[in-house]
Amino acid sequence: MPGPAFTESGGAAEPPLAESYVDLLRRGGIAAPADGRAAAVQERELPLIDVACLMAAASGGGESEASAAACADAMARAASEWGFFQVTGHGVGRGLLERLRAEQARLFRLPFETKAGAGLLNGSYRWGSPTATSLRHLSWSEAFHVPLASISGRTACDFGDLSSLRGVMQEVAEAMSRVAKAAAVALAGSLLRQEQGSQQEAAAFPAGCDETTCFLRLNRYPACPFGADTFGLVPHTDSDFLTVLCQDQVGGLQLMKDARWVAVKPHPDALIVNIGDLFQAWSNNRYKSVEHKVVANAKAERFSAAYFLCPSYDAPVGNCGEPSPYRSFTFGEYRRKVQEDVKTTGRKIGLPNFLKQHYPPQ
Ligand SMILES: O=C(O)CCC(=O)C(=O)O
Ligand SMILES: [Fe+2]
Repeated sequence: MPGPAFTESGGAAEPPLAESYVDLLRRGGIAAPADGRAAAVQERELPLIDVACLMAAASGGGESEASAAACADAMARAASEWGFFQVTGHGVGRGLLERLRAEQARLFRLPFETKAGAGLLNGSYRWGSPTATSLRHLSWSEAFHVPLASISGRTACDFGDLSSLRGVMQEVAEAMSRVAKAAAVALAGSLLRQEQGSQQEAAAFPAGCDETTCFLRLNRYPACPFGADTFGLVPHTDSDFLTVLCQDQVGGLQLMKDARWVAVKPHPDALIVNIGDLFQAWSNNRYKSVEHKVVANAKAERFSAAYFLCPSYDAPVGNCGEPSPYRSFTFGEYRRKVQEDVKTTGRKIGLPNFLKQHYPPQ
């Protein structure tokens, strides 16, 4: 039997974000989220690190240990000071990322009903913010959040007419996974070198990351005709170990640095790496899982793709050495708690829930 035909014709592609906006505006009564409206946001370049030597070492190349350690230490500095950095020499081909961009654009041009209702990519589609009760919670975007197991392997979903998308997603996931793992191993190694008496090995770190736990997320941020304060993606931290992000040149990503929002200047050849909550916990807060958001753009649509490196659901996340401020917990437990908090309080609490000395957040 032929696979499902996900055709581009017939039906509008845009999700009803404007309806959501107007509805929330009516309910909330104010025009814009009160988030940094007055503060001018500075645009900055993230620390830029050439990871070619690490990528060569990860594939058995003969780079010197000293240059790999220097690169790891530069990442470690950026991970503590920024929680974010950019990498070049990552080995994810420009041609591959251009193909991803083209396939991503084609995917999001499918009729809204097809994206939302046909079980496309395992029903992993999200648009807007289903739980939003005010404009501050609305994300002016749509996304597919796809478990790697749905892209390839025995439990893969039926891509129907989208087989070229599947091929590209598979290649991108493999290439980004190499970058994510090399960065995680290097960052762990850098900390363990400083830990007195640690017997832990960084080489197989973090344990249990595979296609059953990791995700590839394809994001699209349509141009937004409303206020410049509209979020493309609401402020959040990532609930994973580490994220590798590829964005186009439109810009809009902002992160918290020294209690201010900083706009990230896009770099044509770099991927962005950011620390997730679990790595912050593992590193005893030395590496920072920093709050970030996307601001909507009035004129241009924007695309990005993120690879989420996540460990086994059942094994303890662990730490680089005692004393740790966190009690022992698994990724499965963490995810369940995040989902529960979002459902009951409307927002993620995250790591503070797992502090040994638990202070309820304000
Ligand atoms: O699109 C971006 O630049 C950021 C995406 C992001 O933060 C996420 O998907 O978690
Ligand atoms: Fe994120």
